[in-house]
Amino acid sequence: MSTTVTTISKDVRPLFQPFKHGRLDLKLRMVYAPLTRCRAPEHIPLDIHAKYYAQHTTPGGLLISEGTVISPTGHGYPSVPGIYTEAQVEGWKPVVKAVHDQGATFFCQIWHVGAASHRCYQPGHALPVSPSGTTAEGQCIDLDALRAPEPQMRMIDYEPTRALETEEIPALVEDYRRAARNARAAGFDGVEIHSANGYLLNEFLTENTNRRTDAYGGPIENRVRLIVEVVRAVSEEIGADRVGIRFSPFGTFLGVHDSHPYALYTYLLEELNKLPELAYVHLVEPRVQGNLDKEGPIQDSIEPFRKVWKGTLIAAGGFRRDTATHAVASGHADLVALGRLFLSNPDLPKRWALDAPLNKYNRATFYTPGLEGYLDYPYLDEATEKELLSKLDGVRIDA
Ligand SMILES: Cc1cc2nc3c(=O)[nH]c(=O)nc-3n(C[C@H](O)[C@H](O)[C@H](O)COP(=O)(O)O)c2cc1C
Repeated sequence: MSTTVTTISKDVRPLFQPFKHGRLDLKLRMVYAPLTRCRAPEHIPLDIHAKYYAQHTTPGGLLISEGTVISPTGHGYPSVPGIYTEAQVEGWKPVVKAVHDQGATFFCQIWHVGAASHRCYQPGHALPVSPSGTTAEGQCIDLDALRAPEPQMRMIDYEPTRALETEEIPALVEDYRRAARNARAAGFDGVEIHSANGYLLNEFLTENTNRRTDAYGGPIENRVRLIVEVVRAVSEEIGADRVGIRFSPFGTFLGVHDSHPYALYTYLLEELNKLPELAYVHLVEPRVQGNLDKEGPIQDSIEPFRKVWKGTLIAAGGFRRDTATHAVASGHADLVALGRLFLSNPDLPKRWALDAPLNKYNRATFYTPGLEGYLDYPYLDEATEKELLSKLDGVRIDA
């Protein structure tokens, strides 16, 4: 069984055009999106992680790892891997090797959850940290209950957090730098700084979660300061062409909100344009903000940012076979990241190439321990593949 794509239907040709810019040298435009799967009970990747990422690798593709925590205070979900200890670096090595052995590029998404945490996840049961001590919207899993002698799965409200002191910021930047250094030591080709979806760096950007009165809060120029400092530090450490960053300009997940997203992200991207060129900027489309299942009218667009940002752009969120193809063909984005459909179809590029039917994803097993919904989504069966190939008015491409 292989995920190599050799023949493609003409209607998805743009998705299989090579992409070469900076260090990225890809054979297809479909990216494996960062997807938290909560299968690392000790925060260290296991054999199953190597199998999982290997399954989802298409030769010549780009994969972004699940959110990988940069420091002990960065946790807010059970069983999420980290990249701040030697054991974690060792744990990632065979996972990265499994992807590289198939000729793909692998970036590690580096993550601090900020206010999306609870004392039960924190060292010494201290309060979680955030820019202004705000409380994230929603609930998290009660880790103490889950780890009790008689484990229970229980949800608890997020709680007020502790505002980071100005003096603590340099150490936070160093945590990102160390995570990047560790990611390279584990073999990753680069890192994606997670500055999206309501977590710590996103909280610094948005006005309702950043009410600081120091140099890191207030006007836009101050709210972007930390992000630029992190980008600089990480770029210095591993090279800017190995650094990507993810934003969700219209995101409301966890209760973040900004009333001037166009002004905020235009300014931020212009600042990033001034630095040594990054590997990419990754933007989440407005249609998937907040609740992933909620569909509604969308007035906003990431289109204006395409014109501002001078480098490689990845777009993510709600893409289907036709819309992903159109996004690349029209120049809306250079690359398209796919989440849920790729999660449940490890050979999604081949399936789209052949216009094959897809497996449905099972939301119930997105974040549960165990192999169900993790390693058991089937590849396209050979008989169907042969049948589709015989009917296909396609083009052969270099394998
Ligand atoms: C199970 C699951 C886990 C996710 N984990 C992450 C994550 O760790 N980091 C991140 O930036 N986004 C994460 N996301 C968001 C996805 O990367 C993606 O933006 C989202 O699923 C929308 O794309 P899609 O419509 O192709 O699924 C997650 C989404 C899902 C469904």
